[in-house]
Amino acid sequence: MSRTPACLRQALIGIRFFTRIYMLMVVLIGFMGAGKSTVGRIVADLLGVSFVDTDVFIERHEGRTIREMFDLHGEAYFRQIERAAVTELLEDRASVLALGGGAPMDREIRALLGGHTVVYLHVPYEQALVRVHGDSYRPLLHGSGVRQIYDSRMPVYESTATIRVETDGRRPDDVAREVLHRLAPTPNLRDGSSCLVTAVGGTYFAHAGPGVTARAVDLIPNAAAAESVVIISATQDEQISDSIASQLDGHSVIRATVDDHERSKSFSTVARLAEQMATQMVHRNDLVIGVGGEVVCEIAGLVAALFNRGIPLALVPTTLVAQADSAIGGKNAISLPQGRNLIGTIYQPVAVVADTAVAARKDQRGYSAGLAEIVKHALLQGTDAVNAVMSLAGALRGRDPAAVNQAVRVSQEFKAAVVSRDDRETGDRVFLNYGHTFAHAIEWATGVDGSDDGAPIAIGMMAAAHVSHIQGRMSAAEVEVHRDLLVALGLPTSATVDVDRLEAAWMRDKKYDHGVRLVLLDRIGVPRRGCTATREELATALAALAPG
Ligand SMILES: Nc1ncnc2c1ncn2[C@@H]1O[C@H](COP(=O)(O)OP(=O)(O)O)[C@@H](O)[C@H]1O
Ligand SMILES: O=C(O)C1=C[C@@H](OP(=O)(O)O)[C@@H](O)[C@H](O)C1
Ligand SMILES: [Mg+2]
Repeated sequence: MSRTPACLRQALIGIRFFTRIYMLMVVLIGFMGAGKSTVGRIVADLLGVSFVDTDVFIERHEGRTIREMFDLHGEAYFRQIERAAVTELLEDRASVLALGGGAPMDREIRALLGGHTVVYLHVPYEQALVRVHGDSYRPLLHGSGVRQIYDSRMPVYESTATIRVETDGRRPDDVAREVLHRLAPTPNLRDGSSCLVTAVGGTYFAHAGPGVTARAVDLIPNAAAAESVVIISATQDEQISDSIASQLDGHSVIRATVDDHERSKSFSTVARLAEQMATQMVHRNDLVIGVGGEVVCEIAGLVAALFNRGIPLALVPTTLVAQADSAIGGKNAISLPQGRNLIGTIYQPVAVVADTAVAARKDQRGYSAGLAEIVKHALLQGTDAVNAVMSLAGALRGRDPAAVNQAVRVSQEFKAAVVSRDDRETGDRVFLNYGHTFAHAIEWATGVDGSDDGAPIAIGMMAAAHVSHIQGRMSAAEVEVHRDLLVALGLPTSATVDVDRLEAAWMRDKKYDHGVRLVLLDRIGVPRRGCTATREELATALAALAPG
């Protein structure tokens, strides 16, 4: 293929993606109290674009409140001003625009909305009244006939909107996320799938499927806009990087390799990569693509987060653990002699492209660690998810590509949902530490490197299961469910761990806070965070964990 058509094709794909996801104008309509102003702000935050509320714009412009305008000059006067304001704002192409509830009733405004994405937030009448009850700023609420106004507007909202979202009984952030889901065009991947991650730090797709490497660059929205593309590749995955580099016709491609091993997580690796990028004059609009397992994806993430105070990052995870888990959610870190992962950020990528056929290869690393995380996600989700993994267990042990693809997709969906709710780990994301607090201590005590080997997490989850049972949270049968699933996947379920060693390791943990806090299960699918355990409970659990 000649240079120009390839560039053009990329540019077109990039522009289409940009206009449809990032640069499009999203207009919110609906009755008073539907949440246009509240949800609109969240949608804009999630997309990282600007937000304008026409009512606020009008009040600032006029130097008085809407209530005053109604009182002094009447509704007709306000509508005239509103029409002019909406016209101006639609021309400005502010990214997310919340209209006042009455604006779509104006024929001229409706005509201007044609061609835009118009989201109708539906709220039942009674619910709207509850939400805006007693509000003195909404003059129409204080006259009679609010119900008639509501009834007459419903069909207009319906026919003007391109998307309708129900808000009854839902939190504004949940409504905002649905809006994003409905806006995003999901690419058509043969045998693959894409899930949307809507973290506060960025909205992006995680794509998974066999052979998606061949389309990697098409699936990275920022690729077209980048002049230089830095590919930071695991030494072991250079073939994949070659394939990606070959798709970057017309870009200046800078290649660097990193060993996909814990010891690479150092300041010196970051410095080497950053200096190479600085020498090659990489700019803010360029792109870093990380290709590799967990370690390389984290290093690429940290370098992208720090270089020029942050440049776009795409991840092409190549191992099962990175695909099913770590590449989604933006965590990155390097380690210090004093402890692992002590220096890092949460920096979301613009895309994750997981070629599941690569992770399934017989010689590919990070496989058992990936199985352990897949088990963890299932245990956190519930019995149906556990049964689904169980039914794939034989095929997964044999690295059957279809089973790997299926498991990665399900795991990504779950991880994406958790991260979308809580990307800063102040809430539900903490649950993803299930088994990990034990695992880190076990790794420290035994010297096993869990980034490649699922054993520490598997044993860690068994330890957490025993503690959960000892504390009366979980039944003995549920501990056996843990064991059966891990055994079916060829993962270990017992180990000899000394309680003193365990506690010594925890003292060094960055999450240590006057005693260790554990994630335990009240039931499979019902995690609990911030749990404590007495030394006696731990000793009993470790005795149950011992072999034989
Ligand atoms: N989904 C929701 N559930 C409950 N209360 C909501 C919801 N969305 C918005 N609210 C609340 O309702 C009130 C009106 O919201 P607002 O965003 O101003 O609506 P609008 O701009 O559509 O009139 C606010 O107090 C807001 O916090
Ligand atoms: O429904 C309406 O006619 C109005 C709704 C208000 O905005 P919200 O829908 O944001 O409350 C505001 O524009 C004005 O009070 C008139
Ligand atoms: Mg409003």
